[in-house]
Amino acid sequence: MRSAKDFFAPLAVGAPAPVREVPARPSRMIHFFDPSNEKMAAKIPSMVGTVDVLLGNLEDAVKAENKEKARLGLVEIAKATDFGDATQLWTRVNSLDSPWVLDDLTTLVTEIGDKLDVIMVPKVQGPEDINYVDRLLAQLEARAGLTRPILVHAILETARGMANVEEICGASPRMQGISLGPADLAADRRMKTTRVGGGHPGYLVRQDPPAGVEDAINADRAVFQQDLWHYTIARMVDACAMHGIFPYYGPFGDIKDVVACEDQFRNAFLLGCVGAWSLHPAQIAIAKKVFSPSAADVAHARRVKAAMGDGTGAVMLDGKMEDDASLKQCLVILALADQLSAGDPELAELYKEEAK
Ligand SMILES: CC(C)(COP(=O)(O)OP(=O)(O)OC[C@H]1O[C@@H](n2cnc3c(N)ncnc32)[C@H](O)[C@@H]1OP(=O)(O)O)[C@@H](O)C(=O)NCCC(=O)NCCSC(=O)C[C@H](O)C(=O)O
Ligand SMILES: [Mg+2]
Repeated sequence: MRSAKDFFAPLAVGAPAPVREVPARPSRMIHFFDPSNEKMAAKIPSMVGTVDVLLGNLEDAVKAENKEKARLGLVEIAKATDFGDATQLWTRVNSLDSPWVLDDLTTLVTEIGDKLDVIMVPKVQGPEDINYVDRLLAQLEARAGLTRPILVHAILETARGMANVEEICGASPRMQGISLGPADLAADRRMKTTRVGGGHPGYLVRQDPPAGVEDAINADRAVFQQDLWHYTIARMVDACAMHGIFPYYGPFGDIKDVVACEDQFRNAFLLGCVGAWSLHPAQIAIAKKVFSPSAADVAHARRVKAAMGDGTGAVMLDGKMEDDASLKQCLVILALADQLSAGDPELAELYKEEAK
């Protein structure tokens, strides 16, 4: 562990100074694309401004024989594209034990380090993985003459990573956030699922047998499907909040089931996540809708704020008690609404309408 006095010192001579606060830029959807897929890559320039984050994926879902093509494809796209202020460029590099990651990091920082906002590192096991990437990035940034540090995002997808999540979040001032990687995490934990995120019909609770009914055990009883990811997301959110970084739900693999995708995203939003991955264009609008506070919530938050005056004491509003703590929740909603509407005139208009 680094001493507190050294925490914000650059890790290589000539590297940019680490950030002291992670910039809170909109990142409701981290949109994945495979830069080696020509059809997909051709669509990327037209997606600038329509998504918060475009992520050139080099890891899983890119065929082994296409790893180099994907890396070079991302360099080409980044060089040719102006991402503006509304869209960030991220990448997911290959895992740290893979034969590709060293070339991924070296090539990307050297060639397009000035365009890259965040590097997502998969299968992070502990703070030592972040420390390795941290030092290497500092060396590469210094050599490339970069003036702004590239941030790091870890994917939580091993049991050991889960056990170390608090230390991972606090391992470096570069840490921007953490995503849940439910598919790899399920495999590593030996969960008995075969899906990429989402729920499972077998993970449920059943209503008690009705009293006074013959064969009560086999009587019709309501079943309620439970959320497989509740513990993991809640723990990830706490670890991120404690360290001032951002939590994200990861992928929802059932592209056609837009309803369950929206439910999964909303659960994550309500628990504190700021965004999720979109794997297909169909998931972009879902993430945008879910991770932007509703107009009704914004209007309610404004009413509570107004009713609470100096912010102390308790008041009744619509039959409900509001106090300092409910006001603080409302301020979270309002801060997010302000941040998102600053770059989105449609959202600004929506929030304005409801305020009337
Ligand atoms: C899931 C897909 C393989 C589906 O692709 P496809 O069969 O081509 O879908 P469609 O025919 O419906 O596509 C319609 C058009 O849209 C384009 N398209 C599709 N996906 C994207 C995209 N992500 N970005 C931009 N454009 C996209 C198609 O090319 C079609 O174009 P056209 O024919 O001209 O109309 C595919 O969506 C896909 O590969 N998505 C990304 C998958 C991915 O990145 N997976 C990795 C992340 S999840 C993960 O790694 C697990 C995690 O780590 C964990 O452990 O949990
Ligand atoms: Mg994974």
